[in-house]
Amino acid sequence: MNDRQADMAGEQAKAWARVRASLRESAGARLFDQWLKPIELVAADEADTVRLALPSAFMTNWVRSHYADRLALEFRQHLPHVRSVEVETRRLGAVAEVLTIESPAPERAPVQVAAAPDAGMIFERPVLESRYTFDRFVVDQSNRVAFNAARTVAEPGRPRFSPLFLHGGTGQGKTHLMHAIAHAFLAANPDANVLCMSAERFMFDFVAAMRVRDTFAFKARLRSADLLLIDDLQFIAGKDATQEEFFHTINEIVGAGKRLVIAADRAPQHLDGVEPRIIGRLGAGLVADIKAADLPLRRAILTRKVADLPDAKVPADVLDLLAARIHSSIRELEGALMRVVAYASLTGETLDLDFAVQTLGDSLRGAQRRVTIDEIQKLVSQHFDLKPLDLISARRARAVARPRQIAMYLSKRLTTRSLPEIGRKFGGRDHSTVIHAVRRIEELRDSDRDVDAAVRVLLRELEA
Ligand SMILES: Nc1ncnc2c1ncn2[C@@H]1O[C@H](COP(=O)(O)OP(=O)(O)OP(=O)(O)O)[C@@H](O)[C@H]1O
Repeated sequence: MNDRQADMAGEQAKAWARVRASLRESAGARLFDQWLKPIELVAADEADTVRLALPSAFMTNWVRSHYADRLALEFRQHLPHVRSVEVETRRLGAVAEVLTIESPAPERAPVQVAAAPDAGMIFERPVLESRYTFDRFVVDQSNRVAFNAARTVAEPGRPRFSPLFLHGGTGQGKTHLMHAIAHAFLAANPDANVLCMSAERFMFDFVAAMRVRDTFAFKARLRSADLLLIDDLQFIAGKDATQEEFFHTINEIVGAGKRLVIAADRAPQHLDGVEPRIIGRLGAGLVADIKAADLPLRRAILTRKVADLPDAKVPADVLDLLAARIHSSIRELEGALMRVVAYASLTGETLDLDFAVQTLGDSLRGAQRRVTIDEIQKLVSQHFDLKPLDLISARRARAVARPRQIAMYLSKRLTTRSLPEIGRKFGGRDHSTVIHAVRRIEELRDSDRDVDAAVRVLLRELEA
């Protein structure tokens, strides 16, 4: 260990001692002893990354889903330069699995992201989710075409079709399939240039490049992609210059025989506000939809997800119940499974039907209204007399920045979206921007009556 690494390790060890003390206080002795005490700090190679290790994959999963945000927030209070916290599973003294909290830089960056053209611009470090692979995707007739098409795109040789357009409702596996394509393509072509971005990110990078009158780097970056994946295309609607650029980009990528994959929440012909020539181009490749998962598929997905939790025992009738009652999205279904498993382990109670009904309460009755980030953005912009696009823009004026922070805070509080997902929905911002927003609004709710009042009103409306 050289001097710099020794300083860094000392700094992180000091911060970790404080973070542990604070967690012990806020989580209570029982929770702390069971889940947090076994966490060990591992020597990190980078000053902006903290690495923590746990003794089992199950504990890692639990800490990840319940304490990810908290750990990152806590560390940043002591070490503001920390950008990511990684949690690893340790087996037999070796790091057997690395689970990631807060989008850390991947080992070899699989996704190429050039620096934003303007240093003040949005910063994003997209990462491929390691769990989103083809072998973890459960297939049936409702998603088979999309699945097979995705596999075909990743195959070597000249693509059989391009673009591939995937569409389906929220939480039905579009992003999972896109990341699976990228994983498979990179496994076969380790030096390939894979670029994965949301349509909002495309829009803002392009607008930023135009602002400084230098779109050359932006264009070169996109056109150099061997595989270009663009998520949430519905958000490109509107912007003329951006659509023009988007049209040229897709033409050139497809014309050069490269792979293009696009996902949206609706079919190309229903993308309101998108130019007809783009819609025509998108429809010229393969369009595959992912239908809402039916009961047998929901049940099969649960079986698959349980297999990924090696220490968890979930009786079949509990899985039947979850599959029958939770149909809003696979994301919700997965969240409910994680919740019952974690609570049973925490309380030491037997995970049976009664326990599941008691634990999940409202979500099983379907009584809880699901709020989406789009609804939050709409309501917050109305409340502050802004346009919804202001919230995803790069504008930093207080009149826009504060409502944006409030909207991020509400998104974290009221939806099950992760920090990187929320960041993406706000113009492709980094997860750390979301953490900062959440922390800032929490502070302001204590010190600024106006902010607190606005948040209360918005919460009341959204939870109504
Ligand atoms: N067929 C499937 N097999 C296994 N897991 C699935 C399947 N479909 C969805 N999932 C899981 O559901 C969760 C949500 O999926 P994903 O994020 O890909 O949805 P999405 O369609 O991109 O949603 P959104 O449009 O809201 O972003 C993920 O954890 C994913 O692994």
